[in-house]
Amino acid sequence: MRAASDTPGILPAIARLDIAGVTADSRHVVPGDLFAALPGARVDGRSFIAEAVKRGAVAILAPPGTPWPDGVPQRPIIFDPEPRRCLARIAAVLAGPQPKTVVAVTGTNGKTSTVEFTRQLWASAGRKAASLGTLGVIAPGFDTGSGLTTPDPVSLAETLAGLARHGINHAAMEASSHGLDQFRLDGVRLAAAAMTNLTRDHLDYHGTLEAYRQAKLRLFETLLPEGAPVVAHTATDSVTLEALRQIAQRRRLDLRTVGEDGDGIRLLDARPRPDGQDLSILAHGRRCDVVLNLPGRFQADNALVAAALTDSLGLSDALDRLPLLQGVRGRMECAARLPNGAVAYVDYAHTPDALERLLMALRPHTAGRLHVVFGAGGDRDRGKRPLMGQAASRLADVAIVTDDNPRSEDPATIRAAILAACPGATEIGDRTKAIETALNALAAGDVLVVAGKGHEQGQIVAGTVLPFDDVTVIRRLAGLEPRA
Ligand SMILES: CC(=O)N[C@H]1[C@@H](OP(=O)(O)OP(=O)(O)OC[C@H]2O[C@@H](n3ccc(=O)[nH]c3=O)[C@H](O)[C@@H]2O)O[C@H](CO)[C@@H](O)[C@@H]1O[C@H](C)C(=O)N[C@@H](C)C(=O)N[C@H](CCC(=O)O)C(=O)O
Ligand SMILES: Nc1ncnc2c1ncn2[C@@H]1O[C@H](COP(=O)(O)OP(=O)(O)OP(=O)(O)O)[C@@H](O)[C@H]1O
Ligand SMILES: N[C@H](CCC[C@H](N)C(=O)O)C(=O)O
Ligand SMILES: [Mg+2]
Repeated sequence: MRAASDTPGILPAIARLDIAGVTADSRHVVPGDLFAALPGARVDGRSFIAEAVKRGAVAILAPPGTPWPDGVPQRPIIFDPEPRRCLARIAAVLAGPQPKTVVAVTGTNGKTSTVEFTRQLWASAGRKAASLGTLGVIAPGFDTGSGLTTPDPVSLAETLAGLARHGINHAAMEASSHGLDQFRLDGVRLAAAAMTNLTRDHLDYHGTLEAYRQAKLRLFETLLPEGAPVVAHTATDSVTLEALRQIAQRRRLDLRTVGEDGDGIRLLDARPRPDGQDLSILAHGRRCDVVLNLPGRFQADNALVAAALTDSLGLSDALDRLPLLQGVRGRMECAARLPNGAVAYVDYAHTPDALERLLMALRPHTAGRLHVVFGAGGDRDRGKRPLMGQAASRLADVAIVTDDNPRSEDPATIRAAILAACPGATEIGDRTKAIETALNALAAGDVLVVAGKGHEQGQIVAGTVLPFDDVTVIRRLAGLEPRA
């Protein structure tokens, strides 16, 4: 049998096929599965149809025109012009329940922090809540390690079903631009969404900033149901904000902005304290003062987006709960305080804007000199390297350029691209040596930030993952106990 279909009519066709499961990886096919044969970035999944059938696939999902391979026993084949979207929808149907309230956060920087703050706000109000993203799944009874920021649609659907079955009815998830572009979230029933900001990243994948923007906007244009709440931070560039306003108007989305010019939550003032900041806020026509136990302006931005999201879904005392927020691992995390009072932080800044915002955030906490140790990932947007170099050169007093995750690239070439725009920086490829050199140079009143790898537990070098954790290295070199 051959069924020709596009997504709207496809679920009944799938129901008639009586499939047991779905996968896009022939190596994971078990008898009774539907195999989604997807042309990919590295290989063409259609070339694995024979293997999938051999392993027991009972049907195939593929783009129109996919030929049936010679000599392979015929199985039903469903054609869909967007097979990845179709896969996501099928996976959601097969997996079953989802938490009743799922929100998605997109933006170049701040997604992990915002979903985690959203989870914490819900949890503080007694709701069983989860966050999903770069840090994996954080929820009571769940401890899933990190993989992709937005998981593939089959594991995403299974994770959401697992959460729902455990009575976790609130979930905040990250929507990466890759995930949105590849339809990974197309089976998720969303209640609300947020945009933190949009600056340069991932142009290796999207090609242009406009294509990157359009991938992010899919969340609001296509995935959110009409009438849903949307939160946007006013740090988002004007082109993206205007596009969001138009989408919101067309789809009757309830758009609330947050930030200095915000119409939902307006930040009137932020005064840094040694370990946090005091915020003055205007929301719902009332002015309030909030003690945030998190340093750095960008952390206030993310916390306010989380507060607006939860508020939009009925958590009326969200702002009062902000003082309860705890820092997110590897995001402006204080790794060590040295005997002379100098402080070393670890942060995940891996884009030019993040590095700039990070260094600006640390300046008010730096009585002496501000030191930064950073690099840039291999096999990722090369254009951001000199821009990160410029940011460090402009905003730090002492810069050491080191290796991040070189992946398949020559680490020296990556460093050279950064150094070309960061005159005066020292080059130390070995990350441990770079951190040691920086720590040894810290005088009283100085601040060091080791940027780029945050929570990561390994360094990816030529296909091998070497154990590496910035906080552990800092604490060991500083003669301190490992972090609890
Ligand atoms: C470039 C990219 O995003 N690729 C993602 C994409 O892979 P793909 O489908 O293009 O993969 P492919 O290797 O060409 O294979 C094509 C198809 O053949 C199948 N196959 C392959 C081999 C085989 O033996 N049998 C088989 O069936 C594959 O399962 C796949 O379906 O779809 C896969 C399933 O969803 C993802 O795992 C994979 O992520 C790769 C591993 C990746 O590194 N992605 C990164 C860049 C990423 O997505 N990052 C974002 C952004 C991070 C952020 O800034 O927040 C993220 O969400 O993590
Ligand atoms: N609102 C923000 N504006 C600018 N920079 C930010 C903001 N929030 C966080 N950052 C910077 O980005 C880094 C990563 O933050 P976070 O992990 O929350 O972002 P993300 O969007 O999830 O990143 P990824 O794309 O890797 O998933 C932080 O360590 C900080 O340096
Ligand atoms: N989600 C981001 C993380 C980058 C982290 C940085 N340490 C690097 O390896 O570039 C990416 O995959 O581009
Ligand atoms: Mg993230």
